[in-house]
Amino acid sequence: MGMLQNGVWTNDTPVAPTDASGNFQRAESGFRDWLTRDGAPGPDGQTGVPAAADRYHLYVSLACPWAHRTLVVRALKGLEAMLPVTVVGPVMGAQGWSFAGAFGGTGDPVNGVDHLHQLYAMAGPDMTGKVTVPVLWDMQERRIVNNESSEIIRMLNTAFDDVGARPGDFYPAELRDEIDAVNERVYATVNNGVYRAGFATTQGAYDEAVHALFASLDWLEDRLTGEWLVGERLTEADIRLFTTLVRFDPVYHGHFKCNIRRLVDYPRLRALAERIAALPGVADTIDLDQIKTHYYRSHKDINPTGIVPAGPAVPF
Ligand SMILES: N[C@@H](CCC(=O)N[C@@H](CS)C(=O)NCC(=O)O)C(=O)O
Repeated sequence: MGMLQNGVWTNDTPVAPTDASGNFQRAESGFRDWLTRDGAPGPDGQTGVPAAADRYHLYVSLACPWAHRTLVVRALKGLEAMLPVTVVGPVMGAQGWSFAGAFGGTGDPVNGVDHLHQLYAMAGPDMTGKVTVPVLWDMQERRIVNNESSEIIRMLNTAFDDVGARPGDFYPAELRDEIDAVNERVYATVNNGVYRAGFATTQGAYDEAVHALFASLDWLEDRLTGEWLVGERLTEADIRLFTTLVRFDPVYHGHFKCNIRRLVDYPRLRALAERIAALPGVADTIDLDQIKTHYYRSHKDINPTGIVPAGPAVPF
């Protein structure tokens, strides 16, 4: 699969790079500026840009669990009108993510490019790196503000609060330590853990990932004695887990061989996923067709025929 090298698209890198032991290696996101209410720096001194209705645009894939986080927070904060979205087509081919073509690509009304890598090349003409969704795009300065979903959801949580966002704080100060701790384990073993199992190229790497994944799902099921993972209120810890849970039975269980148990075998986790899916606007962010089409048709190393399975029935 491809990446940009010195601003030029190349297509000779593997879909999922692994280390010498067959462990999947996820690359760091490259654009890390921060959207704030007034353009003040981000929480760790990142370059700030001011929130405004109609200035920013979100590029996503409906298939991607990382991009999906940003859509959920956008819906919960009521940002649909002030932060429009463009969706790439679900199949990642020789040109990576594309706007045009088969399977429902919608074109790119903002920059008129055909492929996401062209947007990255506009933003960083000499850039070397992966071309990923989500992308938070600044239409005024025609550049990428940030392409790291965990940071974009933090920005959307507060940045638009003075220009009409719906009230709601999914990263409250008093719960941050606990949210961070849950996020850390969930990211390593669940969100990224399913990829580590699915993209492993040795039995040992797969075994390690799949057992760590199910140990964490068991742990999450045990700690979910109330409605939410942290502090008896909906937080980003729930949202970050949700997008992996939605994809679990339709994709990760089969395609990524995460098949010790299914989501529906975890009553509390299943109920959590259904609870979040029932929140206003969230059901509209779930597109199971695009999810299944993306994974089963894009990863030819894992599924060479590209056949998309019919089932299973899922509760979303
Ligand atoms: N750390 C990034 C990861 C984003 C990511 O890996 N997105 C995938 C889609 S699910 C992607 O665009 N991959 C393209 C590629 O690897 O070439 C984030 O959370 O935003």
